[in-house]
Amino acid sequence: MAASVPRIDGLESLGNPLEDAKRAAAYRAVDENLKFDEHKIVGIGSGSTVVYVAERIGQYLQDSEYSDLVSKFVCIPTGFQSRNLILDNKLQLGSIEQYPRIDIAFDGADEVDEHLQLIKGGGACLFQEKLVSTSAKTFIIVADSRKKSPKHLGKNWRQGVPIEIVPSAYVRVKNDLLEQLHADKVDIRQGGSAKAGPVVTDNSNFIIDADFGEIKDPRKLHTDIKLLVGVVETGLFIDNASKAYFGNSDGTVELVTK
Ligand SMILES: O=C[C@H](O)[C@H](O)[C@H](O)COP(=O)(O)O
Repeated sequence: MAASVPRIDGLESLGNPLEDAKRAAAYRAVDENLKFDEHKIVGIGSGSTVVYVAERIGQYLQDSEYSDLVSKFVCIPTGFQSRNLILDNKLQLGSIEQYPRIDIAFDGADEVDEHLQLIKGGGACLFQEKLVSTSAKTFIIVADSRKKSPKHLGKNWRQGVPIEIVPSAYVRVKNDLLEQLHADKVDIRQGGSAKAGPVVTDNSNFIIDADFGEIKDPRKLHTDIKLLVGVVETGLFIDNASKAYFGNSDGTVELVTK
């Protein structure tokens, strides 16, 4: 362990059990999977848990033993927030256009099933996340334990499958989800008090949240949704993650592998 990198078992609480859980998962995932002399292109996801991934990599950057290696990393963002995570931790920023082949990517998830299939997109970043995660040789999930479904997707995450769509197609996609795919409920994600009208993604699209209840065959559902005219991408990440780290508020972490 690098001298200046804080030991996980010695971390002071952040005063918030959920944040402690997220940090524990993220720190352990970085420590156990980032190969400093092998990896160079690193995908950084979006959301509140992956914040601690960027923070942990930044700690290695500040350590004299690892600084030279980590300063050579190129970090690929998955949206505006992710881009700023990379910059805030003084890591080198790259683009997916420059580095289409990624060594390892870390990201959060909204729900993870027993086969490591995922629902992502709770923060409306699913498109660039899937572009990065599927461009990576290794994709690691970091989450607090609430995200682990006992079995199927849709069990705990009840906000629906996030779907990125072309704005002009929102009525058509909504109708097709209800009439062809028999979604129970379909909503255009609204900005609420933060923004009058729909949420607009980093790619200038809309997000639809479609509730299908418990999802027994996420691969088929993903395929069926993708075939609809106007759909850009779904928040169903199929056969993509190889490991998932679930953090608990006491600092323990459960690792689930494919
Ligand atoms: O669109 C957002 C992403 O899919 C996030 O990775 C996901 O929503 C999990 O976010 P958090 O780590 O904040 O729970």
